[in-house]
Amino acid sequence: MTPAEQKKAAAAKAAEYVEDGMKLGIGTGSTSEEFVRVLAERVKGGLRVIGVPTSERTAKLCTELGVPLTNLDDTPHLDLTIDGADEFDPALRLIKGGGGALLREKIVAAASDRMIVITDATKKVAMLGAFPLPIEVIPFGSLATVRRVAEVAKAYGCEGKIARRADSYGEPFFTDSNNFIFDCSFGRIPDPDGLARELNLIPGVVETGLFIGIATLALVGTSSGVDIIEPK
Ligand SMILES: O=C(CO)[C@H](O)[C@H](O)COP(=O)(O)O
Repeated sequence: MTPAEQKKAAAAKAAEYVEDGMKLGIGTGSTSEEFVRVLAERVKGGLRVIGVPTSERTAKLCTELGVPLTNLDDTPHLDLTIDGADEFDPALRLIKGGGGALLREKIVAAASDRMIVITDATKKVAMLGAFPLPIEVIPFGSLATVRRVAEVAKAYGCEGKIARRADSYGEPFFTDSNNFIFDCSFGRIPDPDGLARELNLIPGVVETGLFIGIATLALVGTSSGVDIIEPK
């Protein structure tokens, strides 16, 4: 299977974990979009679920396809979140935010009893960091914030280019919460737990794309099927 087919297979498998009456967190990205398509088919067939989308983009797709939506103010406790990832390691620590939705994704996953990650096989790594770590930062004083990010990262063995994300016109990318994203090309992150903890203490850092202790299962499309991976 190609990576695109692997994403589809993982998304289809994830739909098997959805039960009637569930309150769902619904992720962002191409794999999550595949999940929304499968979910919408099941909703057409009579499945009753309600979803909290993790981005405006996901909300739009759900609405177009007829997946009923709510929000965390009305529905603060969710049964299950299904979302993609940019990388995961054997402990199911994740890098997320390649699609720019890491803040809402983390809030929604944290409000859920379980989070199932759906990916293709290319996302599996022994050590996080080959994918640039996205960090969501308040625009005010962002360069000062990022200077501090670089100092903290260095103390955790992480060095590399830190670049503000741009949109397709070369203009600054703004998240759904009107913040910047800085992508940190560290190459390797030897201590994701420590790095995440310390980065979150920096004033101006809203969230990082490190998801630690949040994912409970990964469904990973491979060349021959879907692997079901529990955290080690
Ligand atoms: O974190 C994310 C968006 O913020 C996505 O889950 C991540 O980028 C994976 O995307 P895709 O499913 O397109 O590979």
